[in-house]
Amino acid sequence: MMTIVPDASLNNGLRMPQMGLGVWQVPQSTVADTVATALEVGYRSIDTAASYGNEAGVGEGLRRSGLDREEVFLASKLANPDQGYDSALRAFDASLERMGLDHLDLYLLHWPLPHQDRYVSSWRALERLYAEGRVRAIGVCNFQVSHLERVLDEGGIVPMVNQIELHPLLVQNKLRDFHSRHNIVTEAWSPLGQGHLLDDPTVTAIAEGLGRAPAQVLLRWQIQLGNVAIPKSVTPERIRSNFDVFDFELSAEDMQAVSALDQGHRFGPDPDDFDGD
Ligand SMILES: NC(=O)C1=CN([C@@H]2O[C@H](COP(=O)(O)OP(=O)(O)OC[C@H]3O[C@@H](n4cnc5c(N)ncnc54)[C@H](OP(=O)(O)O)[C@@H]3O)[C@@H](O)[C@H]2O)C=CC1
Ligand SMILES: O=C1CO[C@H](CO)[C@@H](O)[C@@H]1O
Repeated sequence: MMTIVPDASLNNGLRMPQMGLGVWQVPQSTVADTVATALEVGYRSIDTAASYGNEAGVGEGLRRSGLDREEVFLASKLANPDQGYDSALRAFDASLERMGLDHLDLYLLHWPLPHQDRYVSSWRALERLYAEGRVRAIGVCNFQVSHLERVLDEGGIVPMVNQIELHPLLVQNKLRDFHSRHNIVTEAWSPLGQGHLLDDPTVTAIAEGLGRAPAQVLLRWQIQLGNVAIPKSVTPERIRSNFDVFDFELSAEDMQAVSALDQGHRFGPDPDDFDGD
């Protein structure tokens, strides 16, 4: 039976599935298989990036699935060295060419790199791509409130999505409040804490009580918060099980207990400092 995945409504009316597959660290040589497996299971959203080095394989996975292009929500990201107006436009063309596509559903600015101060000019390039109809939605990743405020002040379009590190050790209440006020969808990267949260005692106790896997509890928590989540796995059984979170609910107490794990702890870089590729 086909699973109905809830979706998030973007500020331009486009709808984006609340669950997608992330493919960071999935090798180009195998990513087509991984994507095809996910699409067979029922995923309809894939998150890649130019810097992941696997865009070509993602496009290949879509073609191998036999699904129509319009059935799948495909996102990629502008690599850090390509920030700047003209270079961002060229980088977008190169991503499309590698993927063998004529448009993307979502194009994201990968990091703010505040010390390089090119994110506003890069954002203007994304606005142009959107205006030209080459991408159906545009957004950012790893933006803090200060970076979003600058784009809201100096840009012409409110980002539709901010993709940020978000899991129970980093609940991001302040950013999520800001997103709600400005109609920006919150997309959670590393929703499983890169695998580190799967043996957390609070999570495993809730999972045991519900007869579910710890990863399913972590993902269900994201769905009930209203976030988009993009867990990564190359393991077919995990890809399947991570998607099987739409037929149960966490109680208000369980939601509260998971949210109370917040320690402001990051597994990835701090966006205010990160200056790398
Ligand atoms: N915008 C940004 O800056 C960033 C974006 N991202 C995006 O977010 C996605 C997800 O984040 P990521 O950092 O990959 O980490 P995740 O939190 O998704 O964790 C992935 C890890 O968990 C393991 N895993 C997955 N499912 C299960 C399961 N059911 N049981 C046990 N282990 C499991 C995977 O192993 P295995 O694959 O071996 O099954 C892998 O080691 C990325 O792939 C990428 O698309 C990530 C980081 C930064
Ligand atoms: O998407 C990504 C995966 O993680 C990397 C390292 O933490 C990041 O650089 C990158 O943004």
